[in-house]
Amino acid sequence: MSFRVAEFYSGIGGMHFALKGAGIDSSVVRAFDINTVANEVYKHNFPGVPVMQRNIEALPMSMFEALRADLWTMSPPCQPYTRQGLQKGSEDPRSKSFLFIIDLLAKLERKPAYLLMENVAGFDKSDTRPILLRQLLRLGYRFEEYVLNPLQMCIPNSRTRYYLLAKLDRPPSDCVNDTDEFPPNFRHSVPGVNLIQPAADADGHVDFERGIWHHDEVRQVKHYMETLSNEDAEPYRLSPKVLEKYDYVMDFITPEDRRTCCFTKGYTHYAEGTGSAVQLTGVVGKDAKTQANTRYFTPREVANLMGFPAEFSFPATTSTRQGYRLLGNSLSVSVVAMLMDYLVRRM
Ligand SMILES: C[S@@+](CC[C@H](N)C(=O)[O-])C[C@H]1O[C@@H](n2cnc3c(N)ncnc32)[C@H](O)[C@@H]1O
Repeated sequence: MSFRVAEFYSGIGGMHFALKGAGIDSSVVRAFDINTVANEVYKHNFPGVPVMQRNIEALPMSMFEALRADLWTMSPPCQPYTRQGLQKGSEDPRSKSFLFIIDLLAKLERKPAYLLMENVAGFDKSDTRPILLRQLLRLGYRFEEYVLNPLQMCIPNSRTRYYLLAKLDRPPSDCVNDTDEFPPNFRHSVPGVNLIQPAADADGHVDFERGIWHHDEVRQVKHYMETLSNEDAEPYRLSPKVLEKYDYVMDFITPEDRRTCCFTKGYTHYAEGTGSAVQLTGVVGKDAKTQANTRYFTPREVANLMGFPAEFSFPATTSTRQGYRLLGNSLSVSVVAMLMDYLVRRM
């Protein structure tokens, strides 16, 4: 059976690449995003897919009905839920379109059989989560929630994210109350998939960000890197000023290391917490870093670490800065492909 897929908040098509990666016989019938630059990248990679550049909450009901999609993929804006942010959740105007989608699901005559949603890990504590889960139960969806990190698949990149998988295969429930709470119930492993976990701390708590990893199971970063000539590497080198000023807040790794920090949309623009830089030769340490041997990862390398396939590319009109921003907003294609396979074939 060929799946009809609607890709909401499509960005540069991380969900679409994951579908392909999972080998699911499918066609994306429509992609939705308001960002013009992202849409250009999407169309460049998937010229056959109609991309709708509109605010999702302004679209008429008839349009959603006409999709007749079996699977809806969604990675709504994460700013309302990020731990570093104000965490205004459903009060944040940027959560409006997702609340709109949650609401309209009930009105659809032909509901999607499958849903896959991705967000920052902070979503698990947001007030949007119970609204979503109550609606799913009312409509007859069975769901599973995951908090996963690509390191668990031995990919040397940290990106802890919340994932919701839902399947329409149970009777709708009319005994769900607006006040029903959902205690945390997240899984860190997927049935039938061999995922590694960081060692638990003394209290038995597993922490992906600070946890202890069995390092030799994770691949080395060098397998994800390009070989650049001196000239090609030049635009990516850290300036002496940045090296001097931000040395203590930046994360430096070597190609032999087995982790990189999560790449965010501010990578190369803000020093702290936006992603790792790589020191190519020599000893790691403050004085060992020189402009000649320290550089940022290229957008291609960031894409590799996030699981984008070799055929992914940016159009010539996308600047390097825009490329980093778009990748930082995107997702781990490797993790989502694994989840799609599970959702569609086994859940
Ligand atoms: C977290 S990113 C998703 C990125 C995507 N998964 C990818 O692989 O690139 C959220 C996306 O939602 C889009 N967006 C935010 N609010 C929207 C709205 N109301 N209507 C349509 N798109 C919206 C943003 O432009 C952004 O590209």
